[in-house]
Amino acid sequence: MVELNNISYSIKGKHLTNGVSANFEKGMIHLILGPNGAGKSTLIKLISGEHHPNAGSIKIEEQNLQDIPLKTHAKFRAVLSQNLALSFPLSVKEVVMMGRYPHFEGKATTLDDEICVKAMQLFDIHEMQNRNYLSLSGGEKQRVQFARVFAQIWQAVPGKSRLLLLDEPLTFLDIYYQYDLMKKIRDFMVVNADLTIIGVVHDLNIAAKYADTILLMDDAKLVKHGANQEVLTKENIYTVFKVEVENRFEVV
Ligand SMILES: Nc1ncnc2c1ncn2[C@@H]1O[C@H](COP(=O)(O)OP(=O)(O)OP(=O)(O)O)[C@@H](O)[C@H]1O
Repeated sequence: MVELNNISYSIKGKHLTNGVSANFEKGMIHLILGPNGAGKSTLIKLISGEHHPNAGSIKIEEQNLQDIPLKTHAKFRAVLSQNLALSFPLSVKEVVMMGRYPHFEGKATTLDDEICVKAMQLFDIHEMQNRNYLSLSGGEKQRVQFARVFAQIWQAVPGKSRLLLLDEPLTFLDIYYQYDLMKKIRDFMVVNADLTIIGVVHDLNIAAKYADTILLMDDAKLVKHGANQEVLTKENIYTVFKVEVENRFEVV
């Protein structure tokens, strides 16, 4: 689905991404782990097209990312970035509706409304749909942003597979919602098999439980990419995080 071929990205001579190659298969959750400053968010920004690699290529379903028109891309690719800030007072429903903008011209259709309602119900924010987004707590805002990106990729797009990019989506959530959200993502994928998810997380337990593959990054490079149990070994964790763990992380 997504193919990175030896991509590098640097600013003022500093490598933020250095020679990264990886394939992300469709229908799977791929989670990126690594210490602060390893280049995880940069990788997400390269895959989303926000940054352009200085070297190497990125292909989405065998098409060069740079050849995909932005408007087409937005119909099948949604991004939940770290920055959830909005400076004007929109209601929760209006924020979720932003996810539908690539799908309609001028006025939202009944279908767009229905999809927003379903997405708000999925993330337990339906009851607060008329609230001012700016008045919400950090965790509530994060659930609204989940509803927005899911509204964007709610339906299959003919001839395209859907892609969801999540950059530290769990930061503001309590432990209940962290697991709840990951379970909802998994359940959604069971009935939406064309979807691929690539996300950045910091919690090794969450990665062990929900990732199909894990990318371990350090110092702008990809250290390891593979099935979660292959990657989350004591040795790999020590190499990258300099932290001793007792055993490999088990899926429970
Ligand atoms: N615009 C920029 N100019 C210079 N350096 C940058 C710029 N953007 C990011 N960096 C640096 O690139 C490195 C990688 O940043 P990135 O945000 O990708 O890391 P990360 O792995 O997502 O880190 P974290 O876990 O802390 O969010 C960091 O050292 C960061 O300071």
